[in-house]
Amino acid sequence: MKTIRNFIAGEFVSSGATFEKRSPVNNEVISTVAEASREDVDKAVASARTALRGSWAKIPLADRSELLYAVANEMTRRFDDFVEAETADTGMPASVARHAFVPRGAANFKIFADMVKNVPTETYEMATPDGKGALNYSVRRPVGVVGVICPWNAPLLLMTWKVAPALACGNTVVVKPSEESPQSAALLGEVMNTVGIPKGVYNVVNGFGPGSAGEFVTTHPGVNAITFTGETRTGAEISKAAAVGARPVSLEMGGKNAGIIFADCDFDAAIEGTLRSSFVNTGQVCLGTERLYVERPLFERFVSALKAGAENMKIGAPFDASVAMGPMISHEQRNKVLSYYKKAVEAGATVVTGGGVPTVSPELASGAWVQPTIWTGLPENASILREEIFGPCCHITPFDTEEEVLALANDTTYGLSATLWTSNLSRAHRMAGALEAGIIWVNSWFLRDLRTAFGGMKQSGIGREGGVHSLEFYTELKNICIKL
Ligand SMILES: NC(=O)C1=CN([C@@H]2O[C@H](COP(=O)(O)OP(=O)(O)OC[C@H]3O[C@@H](n4cnc5c(N)ncnc54)[C@H](O)[C@@H]3O)[C@@H](O)[C@H]2O)C=CC1
Ligand SMILES: O=C(O)/C=C/C=C(\O)C(=O)O
Repeated sequence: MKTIRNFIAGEFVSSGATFEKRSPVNNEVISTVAEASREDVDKAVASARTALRGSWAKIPLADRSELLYAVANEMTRRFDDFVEAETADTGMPASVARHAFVPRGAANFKIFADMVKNVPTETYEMATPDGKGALNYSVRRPVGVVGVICPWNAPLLLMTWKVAPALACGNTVVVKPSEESPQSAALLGEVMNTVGIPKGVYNVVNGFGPGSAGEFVTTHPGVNAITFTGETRTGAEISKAAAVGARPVSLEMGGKNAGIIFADCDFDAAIEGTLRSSFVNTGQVCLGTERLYVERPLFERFVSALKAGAENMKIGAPFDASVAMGPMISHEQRNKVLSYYKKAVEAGATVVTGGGVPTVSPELASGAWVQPTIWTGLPENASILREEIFGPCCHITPFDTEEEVLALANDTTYGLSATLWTSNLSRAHRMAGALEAGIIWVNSWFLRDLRTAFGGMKQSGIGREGGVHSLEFYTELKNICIKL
């Protein structure tokens, strides 16, 4: 069993209270985690403030960028440790951690280490009445101490997506990992010390939301900006906290994303992509497609191929290389998902496959397992089609026209992503332009260029991160006007 401590001013520390982290695979306690008190958060913020004005500020941009490359390289050297941490905490198949989420952790540091050196700012020469003129130019400055509040579904990827640009821009951070996934953030503390990131630049405080470390960080007056990924309801609470002191906030929140499959698509690619978009990481992906719309001539064939694909996915423990789907993160999440499985039946859904708990080997029986599930036949106002379930499930609705499916896809309070499968380029352009979502994929899913804007419309988010958009959030742009 591991002991996970807070990481403050370059030291692993704990001050009393602890909580248990249980394995999603078998419900055994896998670590005891130090819960940060308000005083611990005070210390973390103070250490971040000291580094912001001191050691970190003194390092020139090019050297800062080199240091972040060193972080990425050390993460790669400790690749297996990160895979172990991610799979132990979340139950995700090791293959998913290995091929997608852990490499993205290192990639996040490299992209922003490069980007921060290559972004120009603006200059304007202006006329003045005396004819001598003036010169305006702008510079970027760090926003300050950034509070980073993270979810559990892709802990390393989503944390480094914020920490890396924050540090690249010269900020310091106080990270609050999810209570469900504390390991990777602690491991990153070891990496920071190994490569010589100054003490206090990266701090980690563990705990929960309200009345615990999450609230202590987001309400702390010494935190200058807050970046959050998680549920829409939590984001709304964090917005309120950020309003005190008029602090900038970036919110990446839930989704109820549509996958739209036209009859002219590459069928095999659409099935393969949809199996991933609906079921990878046991459906615990904010970009996942829980609402599928299939053009009527293809409907029966698509439903039956997706069913076959879902039934073919091996469910089991993360380190078995043949496993395609692990457990849910916790029994709490499983119960939430199973309650939707029940609601679907009560609302009159046809259960195409799944709908319950799979049979697993006796040593896994206490884990948080659910079956991948496909429904058809529900009306668009059913809760299954309106609320984010965040599980391995999708509902498939047939459609007849482009206008009809566009209206259906946009009829949601969310707007994170949408996925289109079609070989008609004009239609792809038309639909992509009209869909109300921050990220549109055509004939692909989760294909990520880290220079692009990432974020959601409507209740899926406020602001964009990624590429220069992250630099906008993590810096203050200052104009300097010089009268010549
Ligand atoms: N748009 C995006 O990029 C992504 C969004 N998500 C969303 O995240 C959710 C799943 O993650 P969860 O961890 O369950 O989200 P959550 O909102 O329950 O928790 C996220 C983090 O916020 C903290 N927290 C909770 N209440 C708080 C409060 N009042 N003040 C400060 N901190 C608080 C939690 O301890 C945790 O660290 C899903 O809704 C999913 O769609 C997940 C990944 C990506
Ligand atoms: O690629 C990103 O920046 C975000 C990815 C989000 C997930 O991996 C997730 O929600 O699981």
